Amino acid sequence: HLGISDSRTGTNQPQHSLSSCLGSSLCVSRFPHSGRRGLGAARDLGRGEIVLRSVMEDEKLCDAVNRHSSLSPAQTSRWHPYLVHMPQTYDILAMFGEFEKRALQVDEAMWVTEKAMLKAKSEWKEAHALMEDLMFKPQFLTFKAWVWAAATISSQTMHIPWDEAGCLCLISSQTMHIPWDEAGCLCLVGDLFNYDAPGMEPSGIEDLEHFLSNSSIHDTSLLNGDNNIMRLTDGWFEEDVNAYCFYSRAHYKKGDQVLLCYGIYTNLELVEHYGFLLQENPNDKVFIPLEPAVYSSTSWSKESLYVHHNGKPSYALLAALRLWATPQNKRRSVGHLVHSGSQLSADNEIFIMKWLSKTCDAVLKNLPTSIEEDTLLLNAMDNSQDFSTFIEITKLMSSRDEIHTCLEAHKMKDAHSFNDVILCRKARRSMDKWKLAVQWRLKYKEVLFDCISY
Ligand SMILES: C[S@@+](CC[C@H](N)C(=O)[O-])C[C@H]1O[C@@H](n2cnc3c(N)ncnc32)[C@H](O)[C@@H]1O
Repeated sequence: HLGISDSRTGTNQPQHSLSSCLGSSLCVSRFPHSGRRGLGAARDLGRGEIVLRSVMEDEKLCDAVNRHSSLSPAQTSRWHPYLVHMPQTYDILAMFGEFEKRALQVDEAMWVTEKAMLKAKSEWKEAHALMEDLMFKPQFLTFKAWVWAAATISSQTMHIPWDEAGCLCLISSQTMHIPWDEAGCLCLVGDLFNYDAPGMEPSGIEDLEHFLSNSSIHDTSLLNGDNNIMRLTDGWFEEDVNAYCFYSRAHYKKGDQVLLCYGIYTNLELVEHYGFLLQENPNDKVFIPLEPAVYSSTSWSKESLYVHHNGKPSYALLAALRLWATPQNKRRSVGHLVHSGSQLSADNEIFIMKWLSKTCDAVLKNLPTSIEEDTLLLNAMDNSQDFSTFIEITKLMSSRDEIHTCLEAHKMKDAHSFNDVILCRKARRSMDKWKLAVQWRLKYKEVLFDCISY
């Protein structure tokens, strides 16, 4: 059982079955539209109920394994059965090729991808000598193996908020006795929870805007006005029971997928760290190009000047624009109004709304494809059984240049090559990342479109 239990009782050992640590509150199931493999409710669950406990040490297992030292690590490793069930591939940004990077179309997103790719390369090079010293087998020394391991850490490990200091600390995956480290902790069964964004009230989001624009994306706990901890995640390490505990974030009916909030992420950050995005992400943000004078006229941070997922300009963006549209000699006298979120005058408001609308429109017109074209392309991707059907469906579409580039980039000149099994798998993997890039850019465009409507 490796010390894992979804039982309601407080003990560390599962009560309900000798062969499984699940079945009392949770069960492994498939949810095709949100993460495929995930955890479902094995019974009706109430909000705030503990649903899983993962004890950090299992002395009994260690003692038992040590008594059979002649067995090989693959036979006895407590991790072996777990590791063989790890995802074999990930679609995180660092794994994007040049083609998928360009498919994102937006400079900011391409730049984030480039940075992720370069970071992975340089970290791999830095760790190479150590991996050789550890006598890794050649297949584990490759860049591909490194990126797989890095993606596993990025998307599967649990991060631990450190209550008292209000800052974040992380637990080591290697030993429970040394202080927290930033790799996070692989947590059996707990890492089967798929993600749900924190369901905060819109006003709550605005209150948090300023705080979050100045904090790291992994900050998952913060102090509210009464110095009580407000948690943005549903799982954390509890020292008194030496276990990572997961709590139900909502009321779930038997059979529903039980989701976990890993923190606050924009869609680009979700793709960067986890390789997926949400169709409805209340924390998504779109940054639009602003005149240098907008930044210099306010004290708001650059990161706080964005458009929300629903097309609404952020509190800080509205305030900054209102101030920027005010003659310089009048700015001082309206500062308090601007900071309290008030409109300054009808003229000022009309001016900034027109400016916003014009700017969003210009960004949309400058992108290589439109909302309609991206929608058609995604539909074709969803409705094609294989790549040759996809090429057939898209023959008359305006996206055919992009499709041609995709074929060239992956050295797959003609559709017949897709009959080859290996190429087929390669094409499918590339298609998954391409689809993610198109989904991301479409969401980005829809936010700008909604901003114009707003
Ligand atoms: C901690 S694992 C969750 C379990 C995972 N589904 C599995 O089978 O191993 C995180 C990964 O699950 C997928 N995932 C999680 N939440 C998702 C969601 N809401 N929609 C789509 N994929 C999701 C992503 O691939 C992510 O990297």
